[in-house]
Amino acid sequence: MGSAYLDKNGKQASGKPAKAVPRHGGLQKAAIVQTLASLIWIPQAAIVATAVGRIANGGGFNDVLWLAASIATLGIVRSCLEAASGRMAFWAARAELTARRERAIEALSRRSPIDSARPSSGEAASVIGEQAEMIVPYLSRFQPARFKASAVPLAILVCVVPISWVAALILLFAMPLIPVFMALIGWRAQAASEKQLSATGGLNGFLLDRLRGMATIRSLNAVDATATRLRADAESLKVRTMAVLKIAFLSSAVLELFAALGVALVAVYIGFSLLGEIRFGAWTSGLDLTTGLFVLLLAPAFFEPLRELSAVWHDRAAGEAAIKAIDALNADGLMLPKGTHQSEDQASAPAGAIRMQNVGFRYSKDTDAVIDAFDLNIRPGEHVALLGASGSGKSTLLALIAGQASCETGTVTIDGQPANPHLQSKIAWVGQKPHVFAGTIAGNVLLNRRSLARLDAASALDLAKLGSLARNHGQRPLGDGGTGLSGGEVLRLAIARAAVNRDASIVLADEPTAHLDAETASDITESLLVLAKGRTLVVATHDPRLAARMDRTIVLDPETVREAAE
Ligand SMILES: Nc1ncnc2c1ncn2[C@@H]1O[C@H](COP(=O)(O)OP(=O)(O)OP(=O)(O)O)[C@@H](O)[C@H]1O
Repeated sequence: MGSAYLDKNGKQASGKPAKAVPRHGGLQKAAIVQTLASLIWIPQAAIVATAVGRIANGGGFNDVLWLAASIATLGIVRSCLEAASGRMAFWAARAELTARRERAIEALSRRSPIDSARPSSGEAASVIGEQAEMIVPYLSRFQPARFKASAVPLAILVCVVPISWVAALILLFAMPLIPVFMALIGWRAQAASEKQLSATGGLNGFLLDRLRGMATIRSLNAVDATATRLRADAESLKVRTMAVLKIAFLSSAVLELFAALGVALVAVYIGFSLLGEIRFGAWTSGLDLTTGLFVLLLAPAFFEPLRELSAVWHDRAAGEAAIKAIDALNADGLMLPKGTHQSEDQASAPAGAIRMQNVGFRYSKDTDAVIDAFDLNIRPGEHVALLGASGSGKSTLLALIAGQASCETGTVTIDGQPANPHLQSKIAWVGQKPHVFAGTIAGNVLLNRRSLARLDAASALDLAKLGSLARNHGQRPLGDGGTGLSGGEVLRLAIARAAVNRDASIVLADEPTAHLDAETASDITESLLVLAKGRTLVVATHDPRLAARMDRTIVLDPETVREAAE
């Protein structure tokens, strides 16, 4: 079995670069349609200029009627294309967002639950649920706007050059200034957005973590310190958000200034040309009203795509930072072992056999091996205690048997099949710190597993000697984190959760009697033995009385572990 780790810098060990900007077919089509819609203004402007020219030359209503009709028709076509392209871009962007969310969730679900380098739940939830939404305006507005900004001004320039080289030159000089300033501002904007997103994620992670640990914070009188830190984090988020907004306003102001200057210069040139004050710049003898008006109408349209780009400029910074943040969740770490469901021939193998051969495991490349060259053979139905000093690797061994992580060397097999998360139905787990969700006791046993009925919960609760308490409690909900249950009752709940899985042939229990008084510990031991009747039981414990009730005890000690296991 192989295992995967983060490299030294916490980057993906596989070295795959994160794909920053997606190439989505729908987005490209939307960008092309939006560009076509904008280009329709060129014939519209030509027709408007022709109509005005004719009226100025004494033309009547009939002379411009069909021109007006064509302007209106082109306007309708343009609106339809704009609406269609907006919809296309939006749905393509949402599809891309969904794909990225799925990839991130899939990658997170492949991370081992015992991987301490996993992103904090609050941060991952904030990135996937909230920050990732920034990808939609970025892809649906910024990407098409960028394509339009690179195509439409060039097309307009091509139309203006044959009429007036001076007007074309003014536009040509004004244009590059805008992207240059935008790029300069953009660098700062992206850095500011990344800082703002990381502050949001950090604050969410901190909040979730501290809400979970509220009881501890109160009991250690650390409420004020936590509130101070929360206030400082919120203040820093405010400062960073204001920095992003400042840059967004600055970029719009810069663009408006250059666009206004460009249009004003063209207008001044055309005005003086029509007055006869300027006699250069046009290829022919001079500009007339029709050609002059045509160029004048095109000048604002030349800057329009750039102005649109500016309006969505901060979407780019926020969108790219969000893409980076969501792609960072795809990083490799300590991964769950790959594996398949139980195969046909393995189904006939004896149920509950565990075999570990030459197993080696470490939590990360940079740490020492927690388990080294470890061998263990547990027969179906055997009850085994893992005894050993704190930190000797008992919980780690249970996690490897449960398929929660891959071992570095050697193999772990369950009924002849490599241990992996797909074999979970075979394994009932009684954890050291069972999480109790807000809800009823029965709901906490069933955990919305559709295959289980309320009757299953009732009999599992009876087996765990929690039946009468559950009946008295009725539909009254337990508090988040198990408020309303004693430590011993929480463990009984964990036993009931394990008992409800009738297919389990293996029960793994991690220190089920820790921190309990002798009487409760003895009760829990009895319930555990009832649960494990006819099943393989592996229990990690420091409790010699619990160990004495097992068929075999394995002492995890670096010197003796191999002999003990044999
Ligand atoms: N998620 C983790 N990430 C990194 N190191 C870990 C992780 N969990 C445990 N360790 C380290 O691995 C070693 C073995 O830990 P483990 O929890 O398996 O020991 P244990 O025998 O079950 O201890 P205890 O009896 O105190 O529960 C310890 O040195 C511990 O610090």
